[in-house]
Amino acid sequence: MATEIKVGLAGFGNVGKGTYDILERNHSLIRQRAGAPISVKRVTVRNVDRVKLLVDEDVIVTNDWHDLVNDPEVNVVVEAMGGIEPAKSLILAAIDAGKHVVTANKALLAEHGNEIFSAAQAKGVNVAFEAAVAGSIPIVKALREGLAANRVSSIAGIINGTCNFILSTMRDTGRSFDDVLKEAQRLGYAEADPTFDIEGTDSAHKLMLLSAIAFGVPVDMSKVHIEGITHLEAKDIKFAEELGYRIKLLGITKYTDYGIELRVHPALVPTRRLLANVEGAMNAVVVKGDAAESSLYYGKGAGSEPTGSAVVADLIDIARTAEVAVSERPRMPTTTHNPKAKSFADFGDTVCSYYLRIPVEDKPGVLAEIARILADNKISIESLIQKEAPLEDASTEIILLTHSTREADIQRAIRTMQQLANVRGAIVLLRKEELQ
Ligand SMILES: NC(=O)C1=CN([C@@H]2O[C@H](COP(=O)(O)OP(=O)(O)OC[C@H]3O[C@@H](n4cnc5c(N)ncnc54)[C@H](O)[C@@H]3O)[C@@H](O)[C@H]2O)C=CC1
Ligand SMILES: N[C@@H](CC=O)C(=O)O
Ligand code: NA
Repeated sequence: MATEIKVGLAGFGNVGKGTYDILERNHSLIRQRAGAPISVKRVTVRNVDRVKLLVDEDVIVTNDWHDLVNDPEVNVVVEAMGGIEPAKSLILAAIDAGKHVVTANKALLAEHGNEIFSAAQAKGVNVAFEAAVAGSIPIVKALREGLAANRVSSIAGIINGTCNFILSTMRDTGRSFDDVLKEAQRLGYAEADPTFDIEGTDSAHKLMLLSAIAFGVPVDMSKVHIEGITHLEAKDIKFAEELGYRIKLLGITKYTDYGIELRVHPALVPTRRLLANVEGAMNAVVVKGDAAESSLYYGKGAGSEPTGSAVVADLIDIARTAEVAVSERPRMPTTTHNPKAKSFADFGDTVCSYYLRIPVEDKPGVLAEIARILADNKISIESLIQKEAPLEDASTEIILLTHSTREADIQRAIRTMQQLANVRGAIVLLRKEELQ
C-alpha cells in the first residue's frame, strides 16, 4: 500500500525550486504513479520573503530547519541546501525522528555517508540520493536494480556538467575559461563554490558514491586521485584533436587485481567513442558488468528541473515502498568494509596509456635520449610526433602516446627526462582511455 508523502523541503535554489515546480506541474500524474499524493508542506530557506512569493499560500515557509524535523506530519525531508552544515545535522535529526530523507548533496554523502547510511539503516528509513549522482540520469537505480545481476568491473563517466560545458564550449567557440565558467554559474550548473567543479572534487564525490554502490565499499574520499581541468592548456586540446582524441574530465572506478581504482582526471578519449561526443552540461556513464557487458547512460547531469526530476523519482519510490520492510528494499551503500570487497588500489599501480608533451631543444639525439629513458622504465611508445616548425627560441615539442604502463613507471620516467639538459620546460602528462 502506498503512503501519502508530506515533504519538508530544505533549500529553494536550483534543485529545491525544480523539485517543487515538478511536483506542482505533474501533480496528478505523480499521484497516480506513486499510488498516493506527494505534496510540499514546509520549506526552509534563508530568504523567506522571496520564497513565499514562489509557492502556494498553504506551504509554510520558515528559515529554521528544525521546523521540518519537528513537524510530525512531514514524513520525508528533502535536503537541497548543499554544504556540510547544517545539512548533516538536519539529515541526522530527520532520520532520528523516523523520517525518510532525499538529498542531492553528493559532497555530504561522499564525506559523511558512512555515518548517515548507518543511522538510516538502524532507524529503518531510506536515504535516497539519485539526484546527487549525474543529476537526471537514473544511474543509482540502474546500478542497484537494473544491473543487480552483474559483477561490475568498471564505471567510467563524464559526471560534472560544468566542466563538460566549459571544455566543449571553449573548443567550439574559442571563448575563455572564466567567461564560460560564469555562464555555467548563470545557468545553475555550478556548485556554490565552483572550485569543487573545476578542480575535480565534485566528480570525485559522485565517483565515490558510484564505487560504493557498485563494489560494496564504505565511502573514503582520501582514496580518490583527483585532478581537475584548471591546468589544461589549449594547445593540448588542439594536439589531442589532431591525434583523433577529445579531452574530457572523467571519473573512473575499476575492480582490479591490485584493488579498486578511483580516479578523476582529464583524459584523451578517441573521437569515435560516444563519450567523446557528449557535449555541454550533459553527463554520460559507461558501466561494464560481466553479464550485461557495456551499457551507457546519458542525460542532463545538472540544472534545476533535470535534478528535480531525480528528487521526485526518489519521492515516488518512497511513497511506494515506505511500508516495505527495510530488508526488502534495495540496499543503501554499505557502511562497513565487506571482507569480500577489495580494498582501494594505490594510484601508482594504475595501468593506463599516456599522452606526453615534451618541450625540447631542436637538435639531433634528443629523441634517442627520450626513447632510452622510456625503454629503461619498460614503457613502449605507441606513436610519436615532433612538431615540425621550431618555436621562436629554437625549441620544439615532442608529442608521444604510450602503450599501457604503470603510473609509477611513467612518473619515474618523467622525473628522469625532466633532468635532461635538452628538455626545456615542464613535461605535460595526460592519461588516455580507449573505453573499449
Ligand atoms: N545545481 C545543480 O545542477 C545540482 C545541484 N546538486 C546539489 O544540490 C544541492 C543544492 O544545489 P543548488 O540548488 O544548485 O544550490 P542553490 O545555492 O541554488 O540553493 C541552495 C538553497 O539552500 C538554501 N540554504 C542554504 N543554506 C541554508 C541554511 N543554512 N538554512 C536554510 N536554507 C539554506 C538557500 O537559501 C537556497 O535556497 C547541493 O548539494 C548541490 O551540490 C546536485 C545535482 C545538480
Ligand atoms: N555542479 C554540478 C551539479 C550537478 O551535480 C555539475 O556541474 O555537474
Ligand atoms: Na542520477
